[in-house]
Amino acid sequence: MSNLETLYRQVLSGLGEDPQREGLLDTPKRAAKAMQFLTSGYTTDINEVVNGAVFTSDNDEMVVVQGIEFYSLCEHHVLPFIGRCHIGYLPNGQVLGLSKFARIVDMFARRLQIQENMTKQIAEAVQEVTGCRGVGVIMEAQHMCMMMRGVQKQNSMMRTSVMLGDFRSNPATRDEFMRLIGM
Ligand SMILES: Nc1nc2c(ncn2[C@@H]2O[C@H](COP(=O)(O)OP(=O)(O)OP(=O)(O)O)[C@@H](O)[C@H]2O)c(=O)[nH]1
Ligand SMILES: [Zn+2]
Repeated sequence: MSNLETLYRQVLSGLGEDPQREGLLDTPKRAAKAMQFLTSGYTTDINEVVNGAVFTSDNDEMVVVQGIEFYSLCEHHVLPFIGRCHIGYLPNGQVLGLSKFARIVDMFARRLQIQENMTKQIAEAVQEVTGCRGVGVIMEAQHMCMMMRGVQKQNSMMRTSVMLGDFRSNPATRDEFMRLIGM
């Protein structure tokens, strides 16, 4: 039995449950496996994620990948927050394989996070692997810790943004990004 499995058995007991009852016998194992998947971003290597899929291109116009869904866990309550991520960047001689944007998002979402930090980490990763002239990341999410418990607000949405390089220094670039993602 893994350490995490043992701890989940203790959590079940702590909740007043009987870890020996039939329906819960395999629950510590399942929960440990699920949580290991949901935090697998800690052991994900950015070079493996990108897998060399950075291609030479003389297209230096803005590229936008919109609506990448993500599932993360808030670091305060270990409850899910779920939403979408929009990424734009200005290539500087190299473009990144399309699917790699989603892989980068997952790499940072599959950790204990706060939305602000995750947004910044994604922007910095795109900047680093592409050497681009600028990058913008916008994330919008609903936090279960605000819906299922606590203030129990069902309709609020948190939107965070990070703009680097030209996206930060040039309002026209930022405006073009916003227009392209329909904001
Ligand atoms: N800024 C930010 N806050 C978050 C995020 N996820 C959760 N939180 C907030 O973290 C805060 C933790 O506040 P505490 O007062 O320490 O915890 P709490 O008593 O459980 O707070 P309530 O949720 O207000 O009941 C709450 O306001 C949460 O809404 C996030 O991604 N970003
Ligand atoms: Zn929370």
